[in-house]
Amino acid sequence: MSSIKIECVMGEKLRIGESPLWEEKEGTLLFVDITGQKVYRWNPASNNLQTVSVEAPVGSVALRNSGSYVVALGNKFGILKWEDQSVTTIAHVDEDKPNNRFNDGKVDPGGRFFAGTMAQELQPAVVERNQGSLFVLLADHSVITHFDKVDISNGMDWSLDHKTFFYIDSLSYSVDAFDYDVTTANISNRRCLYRLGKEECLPDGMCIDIEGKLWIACYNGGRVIRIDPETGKNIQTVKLPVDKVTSCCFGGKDYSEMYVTSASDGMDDQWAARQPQSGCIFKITGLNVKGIPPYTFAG
Ligand SMILES: O=C(O)[C@H](O)[C@@H](O)[C@H](O)[C@H](O)CO
Ligand SMILES: [Zn+2]
Repeated sequence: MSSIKIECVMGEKLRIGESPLWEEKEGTLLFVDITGQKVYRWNPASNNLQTVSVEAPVGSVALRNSGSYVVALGNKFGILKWEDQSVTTIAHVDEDKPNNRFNDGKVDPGGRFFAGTMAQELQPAVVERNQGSLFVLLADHSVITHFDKVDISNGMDWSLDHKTFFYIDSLSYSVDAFDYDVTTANISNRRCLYRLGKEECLPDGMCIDIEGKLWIACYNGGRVIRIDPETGKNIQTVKLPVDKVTSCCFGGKDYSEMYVTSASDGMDDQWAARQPQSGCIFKITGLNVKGIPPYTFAG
């Protein structure tokens, strides 16, 4: 018998919840509302919710050092200092593409911040194609461009041995893998690991678990799925009470709980009435697998 439990845990309804991340030291879940232009810090134990409003759509946030974070904001990389609610720009990208913005991002095992861009959506998942790129912010604040011609740059993570980089360009409906060199951040040998089925819809955010399996949030697919990168097979599906599932991470005690973000943008009144929890953060317990702590930006 399955003991999986899914609860909507955070009262606030987000427009596009994304980039969930467990900050162990604080016992808090960090996340963003992309179009709501806010970064959140929520403590599940006390239910204390803190927010910082930012001046542009914020695609992702990652750990830096105590009280400060790296953010992918508009078309800039910035350092967010929570205490004074300030963001200092450290690098620009896509300056020739004023309609672009950052989307998902994550720190690699070498302490670099990876984040990709996309054209601003006309409506959810409708974008001018091929406008995005995948960038890497190094500790010295210089930026590498890994590749361009991305539609919607989304989830990423690294294998437990750091030798593989997993990546999602949502409109390809595919979860891809690259060989990864953690000493140089080089990627090579791109291949498709898993192609989403019709009901799974669009792959969005992703995270790896302690067994090296990938969890993919299925946007408009109302579920997270667990993929075995060795076999390229779906080994588990967990359905949620909302369609617009955007990302997932492990957190809580020993990283034994999964937190899932969702979106409410782009739903008509009927759809929204049918799924009133759209935009909530969900906690899934009873998965019987743990995650790993997020890496910290070295710069
Ligand atoms: O959260 C994101 O990654 C995008 O910014 C969203 O708008 C959607 O998830 C996307 O349209 C589905 O791929
Ligand atoms: Zn996303």
